[in-house]
Amino acid sequence: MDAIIIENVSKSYGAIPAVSDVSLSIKPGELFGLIGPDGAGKTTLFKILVTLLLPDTGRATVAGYDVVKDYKTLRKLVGYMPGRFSLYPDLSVQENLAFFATVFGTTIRQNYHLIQEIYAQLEPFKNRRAGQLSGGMKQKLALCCALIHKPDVLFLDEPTTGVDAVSRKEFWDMLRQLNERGLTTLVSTPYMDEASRCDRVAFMQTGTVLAVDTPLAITRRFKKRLYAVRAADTYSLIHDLRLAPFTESCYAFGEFLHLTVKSAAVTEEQIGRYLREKNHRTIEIHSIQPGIEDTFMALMTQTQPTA
Ligand SMILES: Nc1ncnc2c1ncn2[C@@H]1O[C@H](COP(=O)(O)OP(=O)(O)OP(=O)(O)O)[C@@H](O)[C@H]1O
Repeated sequence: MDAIIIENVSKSYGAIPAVSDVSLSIKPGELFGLIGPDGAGKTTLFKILVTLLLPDTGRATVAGYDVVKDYKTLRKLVGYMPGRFSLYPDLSVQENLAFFATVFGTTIRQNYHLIQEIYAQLEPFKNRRAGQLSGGMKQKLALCCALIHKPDVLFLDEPTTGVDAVSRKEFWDMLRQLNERGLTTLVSTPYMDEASRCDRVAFMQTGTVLAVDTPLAITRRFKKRLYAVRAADTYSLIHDLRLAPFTESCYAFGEFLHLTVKSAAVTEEQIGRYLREKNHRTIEIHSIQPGIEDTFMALMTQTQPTA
């Protein structure tokens, strides 16, 4: 049986629809990513799954238990790391962890093996107050607190938001290690580049799921020709390319612009000629393979027919 089953779940806040008719299933042992911009409905869906919010319609089960009827049982079986840190800033690292262990009727010693590798990095600071830790350290402690009662399913709501690139990478490495031990994990993120770290991802926007698949299969949905373009003046480059008759979409991507064109017949030479006519200098144009972010951008702007 699937570890998480979501069937036609909807939730509104008054007149604001936050989650609209979402259905998804997550297999045991999957590291599953919910990718979407702010306001997509990720947090609302997480709160429903960890029994903190009732859905208006639809049903969901986690580890075989109904999120409404079986909420008491379920709360013991899930680990939840909310988007905003759930730590007590005035308690030390060790006290925070002991607190979460006690709430779930366990001890640090009993389940230490589950967090050992992560906690080892926190040990030198174990007497420091949680409020005094760096973002990356807080995130590791919050993960330890979500794991200390040996949950069957782990829910991490935007765990890498606001932490530096190195900590983000370390965090995903830790999630992969936990996953290799069989822990089912649902993790949300607004960072599209993190999608490739997941076994499967669902891409969510304005309360609905636009695509669910492996990162590779999602990338393969992108059927258009894609160009990376760069020139001396990026600002007027984006302006001119967006006005070009051949352009379908054009957006900034690191130091290059990513450009899709309306017809496969549009060549690099044509694009180059158009840009030279507009007085651009040091022009570089390459045909490139799409990444997962390109597919997500296309899904978001609905310019890309999907397979
Ligand atoms: N308590 C609330 N009252 C009213 N509207 C809310 C409430 N919580 C969320 N919303 C609205 O519901 C929609 C979905 O919000 P949600 O927090 O679930 O999205 P999210 O993808 O987690 O984004 P974020 O990263 O901004 O939290 C948004 O339009 C948001 O403004």
